[in-house]
Amino acid sequence: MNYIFLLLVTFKIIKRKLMQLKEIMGFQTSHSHSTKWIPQPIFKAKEVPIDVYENSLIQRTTPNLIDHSQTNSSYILSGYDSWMARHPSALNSFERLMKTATEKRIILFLDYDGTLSPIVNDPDRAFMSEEMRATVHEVATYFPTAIISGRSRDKVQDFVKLNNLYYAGSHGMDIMAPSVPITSSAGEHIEISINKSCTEVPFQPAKKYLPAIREILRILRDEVEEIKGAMVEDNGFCVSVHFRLVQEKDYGLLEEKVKSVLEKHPQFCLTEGKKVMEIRPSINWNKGNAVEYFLDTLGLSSCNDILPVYIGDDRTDEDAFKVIQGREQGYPIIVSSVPRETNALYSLRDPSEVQIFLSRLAKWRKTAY
Ligand SMILES: O=P(O)(O)OC[C@H]1O[C@H](O[C@H]2O[C@H](CO)[C@@H](O)[C@H](O)[C@H]2O)[C@H](O)[C@@H](O)[C@@H]1O
Repeated sequence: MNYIFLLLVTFKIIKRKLMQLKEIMGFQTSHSHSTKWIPQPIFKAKEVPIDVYENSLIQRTTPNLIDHSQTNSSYILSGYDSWMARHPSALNSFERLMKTATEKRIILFLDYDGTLSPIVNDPDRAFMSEEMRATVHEVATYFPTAIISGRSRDKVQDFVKLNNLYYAGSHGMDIMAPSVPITSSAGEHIEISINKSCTEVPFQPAKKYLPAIREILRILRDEVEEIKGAMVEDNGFCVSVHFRLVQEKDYGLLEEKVKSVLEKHPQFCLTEGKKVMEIRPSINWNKGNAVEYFLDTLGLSSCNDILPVYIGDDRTDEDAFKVIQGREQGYPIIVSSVPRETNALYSLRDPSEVQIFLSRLAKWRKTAY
């Protein structure tokens, strides 16, 4: 009897480890509520979604060009449970999170890529599912909701296609926010031309860099796109150079080219996301400032009864997590299926869990009031 029991337990452990290993190797699994492994794409995007950590086992030839979301497999296998203990699932903790929310006003901040849409090879095809769109629409009817993306504002708006939200593009350097007076942290960057007939006005703290950004874009397109797989993306106030499809032998060359453009434009800096290098103006403005800006313009900044919830998957979202932590109000939630160094307090594994979380939030609001 004992022997059979031991055999069953061993079998279960091996099965679980295998599932984790499959994930690391790039299969997207459904984690929602069952332990059954289902090898199916969760979203209906035409392109097969990629697990963003798919290359974590590959040895890199160029140590400088790294995907910051990477971590090695043995760490994942051994460390995931303890990471989850430090960053509990926002789904499993939902009741607890909502206990403090009844008297509060929730404000939602959502990243786009990797949060509302799965990571795919072609940045132009990172569509969100109709189900996700419907969920975001519903949740935004109950709570003020803003999308804060690294994409250009127009592009992220084209992907999301909802008009009951606020949008910030270029990592917060292009914000369309309500036209009420701005009270605090944004002060030094104010350059708003208020259009009185509109209820929203653009806030673009890096506007003076636009001519230089256009030039960088032109040079990079000439220089970099000759490298097979490299892709240059115009993100309005910043430029992305994608290397997801570049052969590793070309990483060094690509990095060299990008850095040589930067040397000629010292007022710009380089940051890295998921298989992407991002060139942006060196100004003290990020997604965290965008969160503060929205709270200011919504007139909520100094309210004690607000509960900002920020959900994001990328390094640039860490600035926003820090702001929310610093306010000691609200919940920063990271989207990740592997352990990561983060300022978030809670976690969700992937966009499918984000959708479940958002629809639960809408349901909670419907029944709570
Ligand atoms: O702030 P975000 O909305 O998360 O934008 C960050 C970057 O997202 C996009 O790139 C990432 O998603 C692509 C599509 O899934 C993927 O191909 C790429 O490898 C990822 O890095 C976007 O294309 C970038 O411009 C954004 O900066």
